[in-house]
Amino acid sequence: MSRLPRGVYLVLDADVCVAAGHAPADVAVAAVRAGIGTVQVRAKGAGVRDQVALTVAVAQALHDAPPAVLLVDDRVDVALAARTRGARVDGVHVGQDDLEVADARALLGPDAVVGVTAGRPALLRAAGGADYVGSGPVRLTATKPEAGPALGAAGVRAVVDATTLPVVAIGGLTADDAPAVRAAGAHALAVVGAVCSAPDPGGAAAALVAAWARAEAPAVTR
Ligand SMILES: Cc1ncc(COP(=O)(O)OP(=O)(O)O)c(N)n1
Ligand SMILES: Cc1nc(C(=O)O)sc1CCOP(=O)(O)O
Ligand SMILES: [Mg+2]
Repeated sequence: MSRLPRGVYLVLDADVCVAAGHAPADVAVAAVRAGIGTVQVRAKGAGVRDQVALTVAVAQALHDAPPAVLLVDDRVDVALAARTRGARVDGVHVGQDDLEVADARALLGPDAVVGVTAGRPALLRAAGGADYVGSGPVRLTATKPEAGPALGAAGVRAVVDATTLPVVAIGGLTADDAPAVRAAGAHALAVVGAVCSAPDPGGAAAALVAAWARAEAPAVTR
């Protein structure tokens, strides 16, 4: 049983939220109330102290919301510092230039959720011990212009076929992609812009959750 919820996964990018006029903690709460099961705090433009404060604020805001897995992008130290301040932080998502999965788990404990980016099968060696794999970009995306090449649904399938770990598809995805991403075998569909940039993040999250559920139904009844 995976420690990562199936379905829609929000990468809560603080810069994207603020650019759209939203407070990140409000977006997190709206998304989780709409049925999103995982929230990853991503704040590339913030210093480390602000990242800790943001993570604590998101964890506190989610306290009375339905249960959701809360992760931090890149920074094990931020996750640990937020925990030290009493925040419930479940784990981290590490990239190829961050701490290795085993080191992250050693620091966060055996129950931590640790995800890793492995956009092509050759990178999966670094994923040993992780709870899930982030696919690399399904499409090129303005949210992370440096991410590429685009994998398409076939590339997601190649990652799925090359690992026993759950695969989280990411990069340029919207509710319209739920059927293809599900058909490729992804465990979850991750978004930044589709929720953080939406005029109504809660409504956008609900539409993604509904699209995932509709896409999943045929696989269940087959
Ligand atoms: C679910 C998920 N998949 C991939 C990534 C990308 O992580 P990373 O390679 O660390 O790149 P940055 O997000 O740090 O730019 C992710 N964050 N989440
Ligand atoms: C954070 C991130 N990681 C990616 C990867 O391919 O590793 S793509 C990406 C950004 C996804 O944002 P949007 O949903 O707005 O396209
Ligand atoms: Mg990262």
